Amino acid sequence: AQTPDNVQGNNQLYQLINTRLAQMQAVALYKWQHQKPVEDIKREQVVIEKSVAQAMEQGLTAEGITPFFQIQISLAKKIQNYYHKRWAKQGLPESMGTETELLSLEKIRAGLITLGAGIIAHMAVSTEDHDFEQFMQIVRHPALNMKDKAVLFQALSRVKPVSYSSRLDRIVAEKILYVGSTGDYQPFSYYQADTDSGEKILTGIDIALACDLAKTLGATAVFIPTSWPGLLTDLGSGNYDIMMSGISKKLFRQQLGLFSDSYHQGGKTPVSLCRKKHLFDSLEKIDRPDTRLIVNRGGTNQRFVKEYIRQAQVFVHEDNATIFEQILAGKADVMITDKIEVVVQAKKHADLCATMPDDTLSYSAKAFLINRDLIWLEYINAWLEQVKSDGSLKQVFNRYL
Ligand SMILES: O=C(O)C(=O)C[C@]1(C(=O)O)C=C[C@@H](O)C=C1
Repeated sequence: AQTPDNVQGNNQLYQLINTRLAQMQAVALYKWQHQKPVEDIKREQVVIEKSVAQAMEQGLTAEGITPFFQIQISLAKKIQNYYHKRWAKQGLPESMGTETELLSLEKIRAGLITLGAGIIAHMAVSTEDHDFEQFMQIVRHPALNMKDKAVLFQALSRVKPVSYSSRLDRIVAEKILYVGSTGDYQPFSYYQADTDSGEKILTGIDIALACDLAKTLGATAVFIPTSWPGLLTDLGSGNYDIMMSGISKKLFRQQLGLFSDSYHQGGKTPVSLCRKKHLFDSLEKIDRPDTRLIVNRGGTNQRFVKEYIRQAQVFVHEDNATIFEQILAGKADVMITDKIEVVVQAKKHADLCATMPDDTLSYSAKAFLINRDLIWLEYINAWLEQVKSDGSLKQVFNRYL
């Protein structure tokens, strides 16, 4: 529909197109005075290249903009030839011939590029609803007939905004991969003080993998915080291309998002002070009324506890990053978490031990979580297959374990 804004926007756009065509008299005059040919193929390439670059910046497709500028240039040549023919027959009109100070071609050309940028910027805001009548009325030149203008109008109607059929295209085009990570889960995603500056830096297996994935896309990984309770809501916001944080591949998550193939298999296992480990070396022993079991909120650890723990006292700890300190300080007895985290923590703290080092109480696989975008998923899986087969996945795990 033609809203007043729309009519106004189109009006300005058609005026700019008309102005560009009107400039061709000045170009023709310069070339006439300097005995230069109308056509300059090299210059046309420059004009097209600049237009395509500007169009991309404005979110328009090169496929739309290129034919439009090609036709615009061919009409520009038609207009220049029209003047040259006239001047050849009748001589230059006196007003023109006496004009001593000619604009340099360079200046005129710079003006044309500016006009082109204006045309493209206006196209970007009014890509739909072009008005043929309005266009025909505004774009006028004695050298152009109806058909010339109709062809230009048709090309204008075909200038379209870029639409991505997959997030993959957007990532490649923008060169940014937005990665969601919790930053509270060793060895996958956690903060570590930099040895030089002391600044807390996000690190871990998933962080390294995210950087590798981004690199294959020619992109930079930009990390946006997320949280275990907020994981699915954050995913739903559309602001994240991928969640990478040692996420367990669970059906309740897959009901909303989409998981990649898994990159790690493990399961839940208990951890306690080493000197108490004999007290907690089975689920039966753990699930007793005098056991103080600690769990972080919102993740699969809490789900496991809700499902299997009936009698033990459960302490929900809000800060996943300080949860092991609670056990070390004697404020809690035991935690049930992913085996890989237990391995890391037991290595880090001599007083912490896996109470069932050879067992897992559940099976879970780690995978990356995305929105429902199968093309993007295929890319991630193809990349995963590559890092699995070339050994680089294993290297990353070894670096953080
Ligand atoms: O810059 C010029 O020499 C022009 O004539 C303008 C223009 C154009 O429309 O951009 C038209 C024809 C030439 O072949 C190259 C460029």
